[in-house]
Amino acid sequence: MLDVRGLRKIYGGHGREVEALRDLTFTLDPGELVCLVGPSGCGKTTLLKCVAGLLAPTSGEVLLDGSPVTGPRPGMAVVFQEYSRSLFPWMRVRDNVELPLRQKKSLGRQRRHALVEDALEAVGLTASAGAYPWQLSGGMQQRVAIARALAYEPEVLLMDEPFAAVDAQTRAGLEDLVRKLWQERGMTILFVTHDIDEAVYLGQRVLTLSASPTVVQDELKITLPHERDQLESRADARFAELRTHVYAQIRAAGTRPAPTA
Ligand SMILES: Nc1ncnc2c1ncn2[C@@H]1O[C@H](COP(=O)(O)OP(=O)(O)OP(=O)(O)O)[C@@H](O)[C@H]1O
Repeated sequence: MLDVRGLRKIYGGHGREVEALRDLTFTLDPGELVCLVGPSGCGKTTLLKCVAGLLAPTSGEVLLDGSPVTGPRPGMAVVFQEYSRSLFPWMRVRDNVELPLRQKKSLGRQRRHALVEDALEAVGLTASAGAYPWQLSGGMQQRVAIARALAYEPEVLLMDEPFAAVDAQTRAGLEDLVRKLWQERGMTILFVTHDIDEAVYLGQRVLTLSASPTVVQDELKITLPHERDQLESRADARFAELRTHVYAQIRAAGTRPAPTA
């Protein structure tokens, strides 16, 4: 479904070069939920922007269903970390969710409205459709951003540390919401986080990135039962083993020799 091959990104300009991504190769099968975890500044956002077609890589390529991604694609939607900057404050919730659907010229007004209602219901925000984003809590605003991505009916959903700015309890609820929507809708999800526990709890697989300049340091299959529960799964002895493994990988990655490029 998603094929990332030899992705490299060097930022240039102003007499300063930063090699954010060195050489990233991985694939996602259709319907997989894969988490990508890595230390702060290792290039997670850069990677997601390249995958989404929002940023051109220096070399390497991203393939969606076998064809190269060279710009934003209708099959993909992104949920960013900063919900307060991704929603338009002057638009009501339902209009925020509907906005990207207006790009899909083939959709009639009625179908657009049905998709919006359906997405808001899926995230439990039907009652807030007429509110403005600034009238909602942070967790609710992030649910609006998720609803907007869902309404777009993506095959691939890219999520960039979407819950980093909400409290722990809200975060747990949103994590369960992502798993529920993933199971119901069969989307392929690439979920980026710097939180090891979140990656292990959510994913079927966890890819660990090294410190910058970044390579894929490790790939781990999450062997927890398919049905996850915030209390039970996290108390499972396997959960502790898996998180320890990822933590050790991140620590090992951080001590790699400095790059020469
Ligand atoms: N537009 C840019 N121009 C120059 N350098 C950039 C640019 N964007 C990011 N970088 C650099 O690329 C590297 C990776 O940044 P990126 O934001 O992708 O990391 P991240 O893993 O998402 O970070 P965090 O976890 O802190 O959000 C950093 O060294 C950063 O300074």
